Amino acid sequence: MRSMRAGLVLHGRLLVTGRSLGLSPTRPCRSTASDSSACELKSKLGPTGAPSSDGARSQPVQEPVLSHQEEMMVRRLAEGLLAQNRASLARAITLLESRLPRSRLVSAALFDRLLAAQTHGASSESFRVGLSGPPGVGKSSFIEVLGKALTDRGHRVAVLAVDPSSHTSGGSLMGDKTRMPELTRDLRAYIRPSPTGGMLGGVARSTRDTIVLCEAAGFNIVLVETVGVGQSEFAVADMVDIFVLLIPPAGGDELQGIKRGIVELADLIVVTKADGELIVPARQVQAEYTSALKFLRPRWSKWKPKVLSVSAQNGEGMAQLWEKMEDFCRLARVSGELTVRRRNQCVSWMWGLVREGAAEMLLNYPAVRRRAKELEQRVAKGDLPPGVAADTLLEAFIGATCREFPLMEQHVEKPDESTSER
Ligand SMILES: Nc1nc2c(ncn2[C@@H]2O[C@H](COP(=O)(O)OP(=O)(O)OP(=O)(O)O)[C@@H](O)[C@H]2O)c(=O)[nH]1
Repeated sequence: MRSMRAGLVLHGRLLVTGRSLGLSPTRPCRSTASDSSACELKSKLGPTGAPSSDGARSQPVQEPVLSHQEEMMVRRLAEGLLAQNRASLARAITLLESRLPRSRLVSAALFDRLLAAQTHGASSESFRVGLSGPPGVGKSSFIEVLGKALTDRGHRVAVLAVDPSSHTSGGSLMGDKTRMPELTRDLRAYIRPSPTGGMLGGVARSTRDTIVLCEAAGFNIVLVETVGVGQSEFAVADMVDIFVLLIPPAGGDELQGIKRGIVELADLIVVTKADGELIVPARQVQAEYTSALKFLRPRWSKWKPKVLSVSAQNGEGMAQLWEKMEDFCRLARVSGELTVRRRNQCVSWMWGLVREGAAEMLLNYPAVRRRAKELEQRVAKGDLPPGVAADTLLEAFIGATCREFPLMEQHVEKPDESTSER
C-alpha cells in the first residue's frame, strides 16, 4: 500500500486524473486465486488522458461520486445484464467505449456492481476464441456456420469484430450485419463491432472489457474476430483462451498475407474453403502447416497445435473442428493452464495500458512534446543514442510534473521493489 501511495504522490497527475477518470475508490479488487475474472471486471479502465490530448489542463480533483441519475443507470444496466437483456448489454458496451470522464466513472461503477454480484464466477465457464486471417479468407462465412452450429447446441455466442482498418477507411466493414445474416437474426447470438479509436496493438482497449460484459450477460462463447492488419492479431491472441488462425487454400505465407510470428501464436490452424476444386490445394496447405508446426515449441503442456481443413460452404470439417476446440478447452481447464493464462493476460494488459497511458500523458505536456521532437531528430541523425534520448525525455517529464506540483517533489518516496514493474 505504501509503495502505491508513493507512486500516486510521485505522479501527482496520475492521482488527479485517475480520479477524474473514475477509478473506483470503493473497493479493492477481490479476485480469488481461482479466477482472474474478478480482476478483469475491476481493471476495466483505459489509460488516463490528462492533460487532454489537445493540451488542455487536467480537471481539478473531483470526487468520483455518482449522481442519483447515474446510480440508477448503473443499477438498471447491471440488472439488465444479469437478466441477459441484449439492449442493456448494448448500452453497457457503448458506455464502456465512451472516453468521457463521467462515462468512465459510471462504467467503473457498473463493473463494481457486477463484481459484487459475483458474475465473475460465470465467466470462468466461458470460452474465449480468437479468430484471425487475411481479408477474404472466409472469416465471416466461417463464423456464420460455426456460430449457428454452436447456438443450435444451446450455446450463447457473442461475436466481437475488430477491424483496425475501419478508423482509416471510415466505416466498420466487419460490423456490417450482412456479413453474417443468419447469426444476426439468431437470438442466442450477439454481434458487435469493436471500435478502434485509442488502440492498443490495433485493438480497441475496450474490446477486452467488452468480452467480460458479454460473459456477464450470459454469453458463454465469445468469438473475437480480427483481420490481419497492424498488430491486432497479436493483441487479440493475448485476450483469448484459444487463438485460431484461418488460412486460405493457397501456398506461401506471404501470398496468404500471413504475418511472421502469428503462426507461432496459433493453437489451431484452419485451412478454409476445402471444397470443390479447392480440396486438393487445401489439403496441400494443411500438410505443409502440419509439418511446419512440428518445429515450433508448443505453448501448452497438454496441447499441440493442430491443422484442420474446413468448408463453410458445405459444412465439412466444422464438427471436427469444434470437437478439437472442446478438447483444448477441457485440457486447458483441467491442467489449470487456462486460469494461469487468463491471469497473465490480465497483468500484461494492465501494463500495456499503463505504458500507453504514460506515453500519452507524457506527450501531453507541451514542453515535453517540444523536447521529444528535437530528440527524435537527433536520434534519427545518429547524433544521440536512443537510450540517452529516452532518459532525457523522462527527466523532462519528471521536471514538468515537479514544476506543476512543487510540493510533490518533497514527498517522492523510493518505490517498493517488491511491487515495481518487472
Ligand atoms: N468455396 C468456398 N468459398 C468460400 C467459403 N467460405 C467463404 N468463401 C468465399 O470466400 C469469399 C470471402 O468470404 P468471406 O466470408 O466474406 O471472407 P472474409 O474473410 O470475412 O472477408 P472479409 O470480410 O473481406 O474480411 C466469398 O466470396 C465467399 O463466398 C468456403 O467454405 N468455400
